[in-house]
Amino acid sequence: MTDTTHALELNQIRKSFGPVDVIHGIDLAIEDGEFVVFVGPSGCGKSTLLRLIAGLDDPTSGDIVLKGKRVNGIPASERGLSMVFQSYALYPHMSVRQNLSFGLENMRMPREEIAQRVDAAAKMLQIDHLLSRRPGQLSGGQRQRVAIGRAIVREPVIFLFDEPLSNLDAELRLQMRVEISDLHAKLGNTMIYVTHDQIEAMTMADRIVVLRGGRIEQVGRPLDLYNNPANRFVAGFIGAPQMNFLNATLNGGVLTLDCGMVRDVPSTHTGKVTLGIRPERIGVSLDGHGDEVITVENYEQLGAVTYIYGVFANGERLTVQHAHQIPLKRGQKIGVTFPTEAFHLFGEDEKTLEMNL
Ligand SMILES: Nc1ncnc2c1ncn2[C@@H]1O[C@H](COP(=O)(O)OP(=O)(O)OP(=O)(O)O)[C@@H](O)[C@H]1O
Repeated sequence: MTDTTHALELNQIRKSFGPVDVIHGIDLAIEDGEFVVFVGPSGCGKSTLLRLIAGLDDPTSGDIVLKGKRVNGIPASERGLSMVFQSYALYPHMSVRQNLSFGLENMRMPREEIAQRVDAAAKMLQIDHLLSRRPGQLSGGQRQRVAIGRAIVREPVIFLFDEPLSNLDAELRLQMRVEISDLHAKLGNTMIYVTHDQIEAMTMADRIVVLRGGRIEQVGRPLDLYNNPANRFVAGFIGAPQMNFLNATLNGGVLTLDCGMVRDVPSTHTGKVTLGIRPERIGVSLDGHGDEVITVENYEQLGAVTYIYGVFANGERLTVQHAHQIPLKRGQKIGVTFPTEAFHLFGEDEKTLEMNL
């Protein structure tokens, strides 16, 4: 029986375009009021999945269930969802007010209610002073606010966002990220947000769905994915700079890295493995002491943090994130320390190997 407490359920969703299978059987339940982010590399099927939920496209098989009701075949306009696109999709010849009102007028809503909803949304998004302008007279961030306003006035049960911030510059993206999070806190609606930007995923999501090649790799809260990635793909995708991956062999609880370091680890696994360690977990010693030595190839001093790009004697590379300003020179040899409790181990199948740390 269907559990009606879910805002949305995807049951064994598959999608093919002609002979090409794009979505390979996705199961997912989203709860009322959740902010869920679909993240993954280009072409992994994020937008396709969102379009299936919106009703802009039909799944090849599987069920889409909204609030306990199967909605396959029900047109987008009758699903009670609002979608915000990367391209804004505003009408250039209409004023902001008309852009916000248009959809509601088509629903034959009374004028007073339309004006009320438009004014409330404009105020919430701080575009109330722009209502008589046309989209061409707005900045990118203001246009995106109008696009979001158009979604708000419909009072949807679920908001769908398809990479809404990718056309904005870095500073504005950060500001809008915070605004969308605030909006979610204020409205409390279920929101599904597609992005390829793992920072947006980490900062906005209650739960992140990591997709690759039309399959779900892992679903979880941002820090759970960060701290306990299920496999090497998720470990590499979540976190910037990326987790370091080093080749190693594990035998009888002894981990021997190709770069030379040997360490006891609490694992009974045997065979070739990959050691994962996040850049910020690696210690640095300028006098060359530590578990191993790297040669500094490059570095970036950002003030609050220093990134060091080094190479081991065997040619494997290492990125270190250091929380202090330190004097560095290219070609310099520095010591690096790897705390065992920061280790992630991945087997040849790329799955995380459990350790009793
Ligand atoms: N109408 C279509 N016909 C054929 N193939 C399609 C169609 N729409 C999408 N695809 C293919 O499906 C795959 C998933 O596309 P989708 O747009 O969902 O990816 P995405 O994860 O959103 O990528 P991006 O981050 O680049 O937008 C891609 O390989 C794409 O080429």
